[in-house]
Amino acid sequence: MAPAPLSDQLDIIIPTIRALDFLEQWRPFFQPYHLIIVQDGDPTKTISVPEGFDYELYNRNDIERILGDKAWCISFKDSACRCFGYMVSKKKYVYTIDDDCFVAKNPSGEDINALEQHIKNLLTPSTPDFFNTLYDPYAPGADFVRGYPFSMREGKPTAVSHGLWLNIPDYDAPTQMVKPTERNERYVDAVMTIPKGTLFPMCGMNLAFDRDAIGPAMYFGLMGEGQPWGRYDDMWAGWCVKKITDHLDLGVKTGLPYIWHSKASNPFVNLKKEYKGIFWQEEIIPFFQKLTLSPDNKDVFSCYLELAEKVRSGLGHLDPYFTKLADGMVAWIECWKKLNP
Ligand SMILES: O=c1ccn([C@@H]2O[C@H](COP(=O)(O)OP(=O)(O)O[C@H]3O[C@@H](CO)[C@H](O)[C@H]3O)[C@@H](O)[C@H]2O)c(=O)[nH]1
Ligand SMILES: [Mn+2]
Repeated sequence: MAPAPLSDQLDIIIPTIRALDFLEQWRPFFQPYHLIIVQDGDPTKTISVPEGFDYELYNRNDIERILGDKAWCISFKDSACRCFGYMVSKKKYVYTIDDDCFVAKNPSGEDINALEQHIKNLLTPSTPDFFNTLYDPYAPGADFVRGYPFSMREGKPTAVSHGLWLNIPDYDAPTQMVKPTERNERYVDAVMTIPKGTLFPMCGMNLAFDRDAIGPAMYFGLMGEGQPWGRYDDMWAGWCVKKITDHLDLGVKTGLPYIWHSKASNPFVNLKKEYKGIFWQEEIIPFFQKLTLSPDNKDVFSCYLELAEKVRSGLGHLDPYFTKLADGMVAWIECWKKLNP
């Protein structure tokens, strides 16, 4: 059997406080890949990994041991802990998925190999500078439409592939509360590049990225225990990532592949985690929109450190938390460099 694409260049990273039985359904697609499991919560709990998978498992004790006095920059009791896996991976690509996400079926009833679609998304260019109205021009059966400048058809390298979810949509708590039974049944057969200059709400549930190109910007922030907000881990990373991919002339795609999101988390618990973010983001988004990165910064590390200082000076007035978050961003880069000399 031919090896799965990129099986030696991609790690699958799973944050978990539950069980990993969901891997059984993914076995045909995931077995050739190395898994990095980030066990959150009580490190004395044993998480069993189904037979036949090649994996590393890290719990909180491991994070403390490996990062020492900087371990505080990795969240505890929040799915944001997954970013520790990005740091310890040694591969060029990363795919991260939640443990309540299963294999979805396309309209023809076939199982969707989400990983394969993400890899296609990452290995084909993006079109951030000029929108192609027929969606992904590199997809089979599609192309650039009339009027698309030929000088721009080479596109730009893709740094992020943002997949979507059937069944339980990734709604915030207020939306979930007013629409508790809403399910996403719409399969939209499209992959689009998010235009340059536009931010987006990045969900960490079904996400792949070029770790060399943008990994150091994929810090999921300070969330969970002891922190004033949660469920903004992936959002924070997405805002930082999009500013940097725009600056470095890289692309971000969203759309296919779909996974089947099986479990709706508790909207009341979620509201307690999210509520500060719901009003903070009305100030944070304009902050990111207005922000420009220095042309002197031409790599992800220098861009991210510039962002950290701009967060410190531009958001510190909102809440002292943002000063701590800026420190966390710096500590994250120091840890990344230490683990990836
Ligand atoms: O304290 C925790 C809670 C959860 N996890 C693991 O993280 C993922 C997501 O958890 P869950 O499916 O319960 O939460 P959702 O609301 O569906 O997740 C979405 O909201 C974002 C929260 O930031 C998340 O990125 C989205 O996927 C599961 O694998 C849990 O096991 C954890 O590690 N620690
Ligand atoms: Mn979930």
